[in-house]
Amino acid sequence: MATVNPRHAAFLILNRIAKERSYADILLDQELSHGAIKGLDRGLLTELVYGVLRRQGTLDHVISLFSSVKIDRIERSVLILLRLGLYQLLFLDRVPVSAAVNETVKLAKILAPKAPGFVNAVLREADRKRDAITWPDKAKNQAEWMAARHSVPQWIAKAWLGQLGPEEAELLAEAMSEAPPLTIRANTLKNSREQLIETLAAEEVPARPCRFSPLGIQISSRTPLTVLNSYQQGLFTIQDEASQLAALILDPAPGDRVLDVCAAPGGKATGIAELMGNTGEVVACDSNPRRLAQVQQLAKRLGTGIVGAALMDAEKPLASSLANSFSKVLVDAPCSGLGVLRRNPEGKWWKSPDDIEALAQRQRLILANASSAVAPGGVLVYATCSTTIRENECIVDDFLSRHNNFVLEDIRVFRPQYAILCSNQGYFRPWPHQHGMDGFFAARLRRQEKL
Ligand SMILES: C[S@@+](CC[C@H](N)C(=O)[O-])C[C@H]1O[C@@H](n2cnc3c(N)ncnc32)[C@H](O)[C@@H]1O
Repeated sequence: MATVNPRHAAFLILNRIAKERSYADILLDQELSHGAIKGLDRGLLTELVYGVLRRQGTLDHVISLFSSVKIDRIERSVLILLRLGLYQLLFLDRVPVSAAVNETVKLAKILAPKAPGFVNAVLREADRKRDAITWPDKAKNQAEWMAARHSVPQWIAKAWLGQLGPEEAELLAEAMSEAPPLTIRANTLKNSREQLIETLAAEEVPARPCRFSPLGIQISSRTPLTVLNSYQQGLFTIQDEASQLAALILDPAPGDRVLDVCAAPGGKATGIAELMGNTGEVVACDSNPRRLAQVQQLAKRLGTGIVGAALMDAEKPLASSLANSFSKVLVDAPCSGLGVLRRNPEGKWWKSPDDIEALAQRQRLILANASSAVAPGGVLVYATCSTTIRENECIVDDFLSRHNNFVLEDIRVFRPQYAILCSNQGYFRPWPHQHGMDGFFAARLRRQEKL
């Protein structure tokens, strides 16, 4: 039965995420769509679920300081209740301390009947001693400090420290534990960015143009966008600025034949079709039929009729009918998502270095198979929303060492206006803490005419 209590609903969602590795966005959509939770409580529920997942490392550090039981011996439901209560105590100014503690203890009476006293004791102690919370010694072990202070697993902290150095890695970890910006892409088949900003203003949604993407708009309120008329009419889609720029880096033109080998849910495929003025063809493939249906729904709402969805496993050699026949091919590969942890924070608690290795093997295969579809002189863009070198630079280096008919194009030369978003090897490599967009990677490769 649906609960009307947002804290109870947050508990149920966090419990399922921990137990079944479900996704926060899917569970939240389900919970909010049946309408039992109303008004401001809907915002509180979303805040609690994402906030606890984003700050879980910090919350667990504080729990371990004030709990008489070692954290790995605390039963899962009790630990989730403690995280929920502590998140409200430490991060939500608008929730009074008494409500944060009492509401959590009330829930414990229902959900963990042996533990209300323990929950009450840990939360009250954390509140009393909040100014005396201690952290690991940053000078001795910065990864351990980042794990506690900025809620990033140590193996990820170590990777970022190696890539960026201590100051930048800390800023990145901090940015990754914050809520991400809400960014949309104007559908230029139906309106210009300026017209859309005016339409949104009439719908009382404050909006301003993005800095880099000529199609991008940042929304500065937390208004639910999907209920707006402008959304339902397909005047825009929700998409981060980095993903918008990936389509611009592919640079599709009207009349092109484009293959998007990992296309679902269709954000980039529809963006490509919009850039093509809905003239030409976009073949949007994916191996997941459920996600492929989302491509069709999105294309319908946006009116991008040239997008055709097709089921395909790009880890297998592509059908010979696709060979050498596309002027542009996009590989937006399945990846660890370490660049979008602030959007999908549950991911950071499940992933491990072994996953990165397994993903790299798949990415290598997908890129090699997709390259067979590129026509002579055509362009192949390889993209991920991961920060790791293993899933990005290493994949492209390996590809180029085995395919001497492709060359790397420097994105700083091709699109000088994005030069500050690029690495000094000419890859597109924006970072949340520097550029306000998702951590992303894109390489632009060209098939030579003759080889
Ligand atoms: C990063 S997402 C793509 C996002 C999409 N390009 C967009 O902009 O909306 C990666 C996609 O790769 C798909 N995928 C995973 N393995 C695949 C495979 N072997 N062949 C084709 N698609 C695959 C996943 O189902 C997922 O939809």
